[in-house]
Amino acid sequence: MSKLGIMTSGGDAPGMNAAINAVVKAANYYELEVMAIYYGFQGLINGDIYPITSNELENVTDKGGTILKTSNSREFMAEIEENKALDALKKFEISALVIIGGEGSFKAADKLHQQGVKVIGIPAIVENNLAYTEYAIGFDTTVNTILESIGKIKDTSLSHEKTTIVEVMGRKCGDLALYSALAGGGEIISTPEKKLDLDTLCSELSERINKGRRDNLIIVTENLYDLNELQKGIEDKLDISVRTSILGLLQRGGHPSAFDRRIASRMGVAAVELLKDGHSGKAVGIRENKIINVDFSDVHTKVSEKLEDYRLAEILSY
Ligand SMILES: Nc1ncnc2c1ncn2[C@@H]1O[C@H](COP(=O)(O)OP(=O)(O)OP(=O)(O)O)[C@@H](O)[C@H]1O
Ligand SMILES: O=P(O)(O)OC[C@H]1O[C@](O)(CO)[C@@H](O)[C@@H]1O
Ligand SMILES: [Mg+2]
Repeated sequence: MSKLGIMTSGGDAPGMNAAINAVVKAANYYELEVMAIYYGFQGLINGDIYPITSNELENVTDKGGTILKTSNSREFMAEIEENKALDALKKFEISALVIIGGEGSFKAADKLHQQGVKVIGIPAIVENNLAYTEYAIGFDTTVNTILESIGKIKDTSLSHEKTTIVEVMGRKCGDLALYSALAGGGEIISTPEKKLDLDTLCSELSERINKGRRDNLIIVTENLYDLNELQKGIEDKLDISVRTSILGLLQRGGHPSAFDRRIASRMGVAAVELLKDGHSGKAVGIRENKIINVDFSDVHTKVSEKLEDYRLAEILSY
């Protein structure tokens, strides 16, 4: 292994910088030079590649976003781009890569691995949609950001005794909504794993209202509903006033939590050590507080996990 390349790819997530910090420092510790590949796979193909040392890492671990920039290319890595990527790796004498990103990034990483490049992936994605790891970097910070926002929304909605719908990120994974509710952020949740139709949602809500509960905050995962229709549907059915807040991109920014920084550091060092020991084609993760790794072919987005957590959320909504 001569030089190690590092990139962040896909959606940014708080804690990516802490992972970059750990990878560069671990590589330097094992006497490897590191080349920073800017803008993810796009930068690899374009040759946007420069040396990086610990000097460029002062004070980065507490910063949100990624100092290496990132990109979501709609194009899957076609053969022609794969060849350009391989040429760039050769030109910059990079013989091993650490890729920090989500499922799509790992698919692209696997293609390079199949071509003989040594590659290890580190999971960083706010919606926590990867089944093989309990946590991806960024998720914990985002749950904290959602809780802080919900706390503020509750101050005002409780004062007016209004019901509020809060939409959080997640695409096809409801973990952000579920964990926020479990941490006391919301009373009713609707997620891709457990989507409530309008009638069920209204009956849960009216049950609460009839019990005299006024803290009625509904957390929904993005893309599940037309929010205007949902709001109007509840207002018409229950004859109450409802407000809607979409938390949007603020969920992806901000200082990473101690938890995210710590798992990022642990995963970063593990990634370098796996490469050093000759491994490739693997994604690191965390299970039961132990750093694990799986083959890229075993990385899948998850469906219907955490049934016990949904049961807890139901109890807490009582
Ligand atoms: N099946 C695939 N084969 C090859 N390359 C892929 C594949 N899927 C995605 N990629 C490439 O990987 C990069 C990142 O993928 P994507 O934009 O989906 O981000 P991600 O890592 O899944 O994170 P997120 O979706 O959360 O933003 C893109 O540049 C894309 O071209
Ligand atoms: O508009 P962009 O930059 O693709 O980001 C929005 C999307 O990215 C995600 O946050 C994932 O990072 C999704 O949950 C969200 O829909
Ligand atoms: Mg993706």
